[in-house]
Amino acid sequence: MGFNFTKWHGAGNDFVLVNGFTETILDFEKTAIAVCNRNFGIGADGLVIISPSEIADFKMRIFNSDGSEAEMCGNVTRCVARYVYENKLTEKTKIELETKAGIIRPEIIFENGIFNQVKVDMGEPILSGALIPVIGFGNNRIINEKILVDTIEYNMTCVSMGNPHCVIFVDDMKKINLNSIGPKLEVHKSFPKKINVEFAEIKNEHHIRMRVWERGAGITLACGTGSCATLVAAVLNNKTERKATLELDGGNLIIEWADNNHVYMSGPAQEVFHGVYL
Ligand SMILES: N[C@@H](CCC[C@H](N)C(=O)O)C(=O)O
Repeated sequence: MGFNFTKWHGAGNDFVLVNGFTETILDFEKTAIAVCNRNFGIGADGLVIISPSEIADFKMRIFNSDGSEAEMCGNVTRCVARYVYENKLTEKTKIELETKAGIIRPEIIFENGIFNQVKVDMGEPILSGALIPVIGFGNNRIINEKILVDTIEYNMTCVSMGNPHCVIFVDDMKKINLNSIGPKLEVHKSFPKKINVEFAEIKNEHHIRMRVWERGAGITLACGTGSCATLVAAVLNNKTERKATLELDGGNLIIEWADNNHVYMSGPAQEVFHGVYL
């Protein structure tokens, strides 16, 4: 059975959004694999279904391009906020979204009455090894700890933003073969739920260059939760201030780890086209 969709991206991280108030999808996993395919489908990093919630304004579920369901997706929260507002599903500009990682709060920011960006309260980072989860660290934080892949040793800092991230700081991003190391780290035995992998190069205390290998999606042009995890990791390693620009392959995000322990992410959200998936 077909359904209406809209295609969105946030800094090049692209999604098929489906309005679950009006459209029906029976098998999310299979549908995600089919629609995300860039040759035989619509082409996207993930499929997102927006539906009613009993505890927030809307509920959103996110499926990676391999069909796996993620707890959270930062770039999608910005797209969903703009989508529900512009399609008049709400009049609110401060929206509560129910996700598998809890309630996330995006706010649409206008400049002279015109959409400018979305700022999202991404909640508090989770730093306990057992909760991220990473095997072998109990409830301790995982800051600059060694991990071995093939015969190469990396130093990782792990953070959950509702979904798990492993951040590795490098001196020169150009020397990192993400296609080769990303998939090995994603399924490393230390990570029982697999992991999203970020390589980060510090440009200065307010600027981080980051590239990502996403769990269930591979290389994407941007990752919102990954950017938040990277900023938190940079602060924990005394590498940056608590607010910085994250320079990604698809654009920039501004991330702040505020004094209230919440992480805030600001960035773009853009509709590209809409149509009917047959
Ligand atoms: N691109 C996203 C994260 C999507 C989910 C991730 N691949 C996972 O499985 O955790 C973002 O912007 O945060």
